[in-house]
Amino acid sequence: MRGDGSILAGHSDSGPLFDGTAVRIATGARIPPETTAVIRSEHARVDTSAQQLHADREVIPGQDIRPRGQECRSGDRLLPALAVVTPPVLGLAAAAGYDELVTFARPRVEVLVLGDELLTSSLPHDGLIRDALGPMIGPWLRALGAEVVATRRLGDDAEALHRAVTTSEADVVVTTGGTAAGPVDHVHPVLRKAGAELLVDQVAVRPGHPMLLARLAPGKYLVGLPGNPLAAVSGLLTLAEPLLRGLAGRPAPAPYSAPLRDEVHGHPHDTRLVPVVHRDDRLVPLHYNGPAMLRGTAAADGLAVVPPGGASAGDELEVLDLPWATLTPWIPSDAGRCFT
Ligand SMILES: Nc1nc2c(c(=O)[nH]1)N[C@H]1C(S)=C(S)[C@@H](COP(=O)(O)OP(=O)(O)OC[C@H]3O[C@@H](n4cnc5c(N)ncnc54)[C@H](O)[C@@H]3O)O[C@H]1N2
Ligand code: MOO
Repeated sequence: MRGDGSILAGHSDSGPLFDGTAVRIATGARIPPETTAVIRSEHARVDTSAQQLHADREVIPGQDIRPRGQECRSGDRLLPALAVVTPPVLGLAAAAGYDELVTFARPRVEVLVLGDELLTSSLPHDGLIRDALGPMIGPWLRALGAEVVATRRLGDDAEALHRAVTTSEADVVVTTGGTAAGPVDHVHPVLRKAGAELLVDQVAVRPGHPMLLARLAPGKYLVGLPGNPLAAVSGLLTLAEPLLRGLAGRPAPAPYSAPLRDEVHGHPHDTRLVPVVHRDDRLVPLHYNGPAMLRGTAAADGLAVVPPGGASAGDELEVLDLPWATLTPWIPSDAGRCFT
């Protein structure tokens, strides 16, 4: 209580309020015992000479008093186990008096970008191209809940790759490129030499069919993303995402489908992943969806799962959301023609 008799938030208990009396009180302060109601200062007049308080409107018992235990009671379960610790979860935990939370650590990931042809600045020239994956994979993995410890460019150096793979302290090593069987595709030979166990070696998905998953040691994994940029995205969504989710103890999201607005051609025997945007509850397939292209994906909010043989307008297709799906700007029907 202050010298003028006001009760402030965070100050010790005041005595009880007797019948017919009032006291000034700040928002958040504890209500004195026996209080009937709180009248907001702007809804009352104080007559100082007569030492009287006049309410300007009806006073309802209990008004503006926040009773104890409104939001939760001792022993209530506030969230299910395995909930993701989002900013409001941290706030809720603090409000409920927790000093520590038991969590799964974010998996630590190291990214190794392979390829002698890659430039890190300015325009492509003379058979050299810009590294599109180095700037993309780390932030993408972070959006999937990983802690990215480093992104390193190793060129096409088999020894450097072997050293990096066998000495990495990360839980997951993600490589880009070098998954096929070309003269400088070193991922398979290095995994053999390192004694790794191949868990997934090629998938029936385009783009991305040479993607791979290997166990380097107990609890340590390597995801080999193909070098073609959209093939790498395909591997991120279908191998890296479930692996990171499993390591972080997160449950799988429920699969969902939506109807396709336009026909999409398919691969004769493999599943295709095609960038799409949601528009008017339909999936609009985006152009520029070739294995080496990112233009469609950069405008997409998900990749649609197109079965072998293709899909017609109206078919329901499963969608793999991109982690920032809700942030992708909605493209009105008369705009975005360069993508659709
Ligand atoms: N004989 C075969 N050759 C290829 C096959 C096949 O089945 N048999 N599959 C093709 C497919 S599909 C893909 S995908 C690629 C995957 O090969 P790699 O993972 O070994 O990738 P690279 O050869 O290193 O690169 C492929 C392509 O992507 C470009 N690239 C690589 N890294 C980057 C990067 N960081 N940023 C931008 N572009 C990148 C690279 O220059 C190549 O053009 O294999 C096919 N070949
Ligand atoms: O499947 Mo490759 O993975 O077409 O780009």
